[in-house]
Amino acid sequence: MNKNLCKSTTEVNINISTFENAIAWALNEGYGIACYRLPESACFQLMIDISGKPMRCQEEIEQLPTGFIFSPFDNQEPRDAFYLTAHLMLKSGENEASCNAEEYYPQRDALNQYLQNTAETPPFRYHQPTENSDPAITPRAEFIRLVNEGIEQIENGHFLKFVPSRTKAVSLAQFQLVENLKQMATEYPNAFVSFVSIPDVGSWIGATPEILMHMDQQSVFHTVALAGTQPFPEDGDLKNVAWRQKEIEEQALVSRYIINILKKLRIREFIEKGPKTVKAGNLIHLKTTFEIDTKTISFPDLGNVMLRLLHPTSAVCGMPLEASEQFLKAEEKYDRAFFAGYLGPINAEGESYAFVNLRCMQILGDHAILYAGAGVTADSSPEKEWTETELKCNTVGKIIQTPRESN
Ligand SMILES: C=C(O[C@@H]1C=C(C(=O)O)C=C[C@H]1O)C(=O)O
Repeated sequence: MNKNLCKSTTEVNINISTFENAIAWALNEGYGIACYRLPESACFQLMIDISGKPMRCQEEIEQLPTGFIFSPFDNQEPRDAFYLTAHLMLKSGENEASCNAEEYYPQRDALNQYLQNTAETPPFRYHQPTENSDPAITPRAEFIRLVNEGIEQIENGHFLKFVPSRTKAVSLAQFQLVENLKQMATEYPNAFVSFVSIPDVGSWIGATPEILMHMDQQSVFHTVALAGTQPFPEDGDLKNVAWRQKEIEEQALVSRYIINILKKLRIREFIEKGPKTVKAGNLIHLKTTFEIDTKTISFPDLGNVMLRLLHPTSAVCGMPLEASEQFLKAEEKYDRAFFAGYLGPINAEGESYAFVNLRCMQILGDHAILYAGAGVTADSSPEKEWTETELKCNTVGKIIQTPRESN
């Protein structure tokens, strides 16, 4: 693919009707798919797994064929995550799909014929989970109770921080999958924008600001500590932003969590930068970046090891991990499913990524569920945390509920 086409300074490059037709074809055939746009890129990729089954990661990520990892929140091992192999691929700017082996020529040819001959996209048949996973919708009072109860636990010394979350139901009346993906990519240039649909597992769309694991083309490992939230300032100037002690501590706990893991692995050669204020759509966060050259320290499978040890970080669960996780499991009153799990392309163009599945939505029949959480420490105000989750829900909620001019 022409790399210049994908520079984020160019307009987001996606042929809407080609992607719509390819996605409709794959879903109607019963195939699993992932359609995504990496941060700072203007290009989308579509991966299609033609096995038609929800497959798990069979290998360590370093050994996997090109594909896409999709892990629920409740997961101990990268091997338990779902994995889509990229049997067929379609990229922005191209009107024909390619395949990863000769044996998939028939499916590739069928898709390309479909792309040539289909004028009007049929409705999408989004894959749905086999188990009833319509989660309970969190009332405001219930979330506030949860925050107050957790603060009490913090005061009693059970943990230092926890990250309660909630759900919100929204209508899909204005939803236009590919159009909305394009809008998210345009409005949130730093986000990882994705749509994943796996038979019997479900369909999720999101625009997350948080990298959990990135192994780049030079085998340098990257992760981040992202926490602390404020609305994006009205004057748009990030230099004047002030953070309260509460957010500074909340984010420092996430950095500490990462450093503790590096210590356990006896890794001393890492580059830490930040914290610095970063924009994530309608919000801003504090972010520290960590970089490790895995060649220098002779640790080629660090990506897999870190994925296992990092998830769930204290940006989405709490600190210390076990006590806060137990509390959330007992008190949160719904299944997070894939919210705050991780997802991303693996061994694609020499790189692997796993992003934390935040600012996301599950598509269920004619409605959808938004998910959002907020870090709570001893100094948190329950009402403010609720407002924060509303703002986080808006990242995707605003885009999928805005009528388009042509509607
Ligand atoms: C939990 C979420 O976001 C996380 C929590 C944050 C916070 O507590 O301030 C900020 C960024 C993310 O690490 C979410 O978006 O749902």
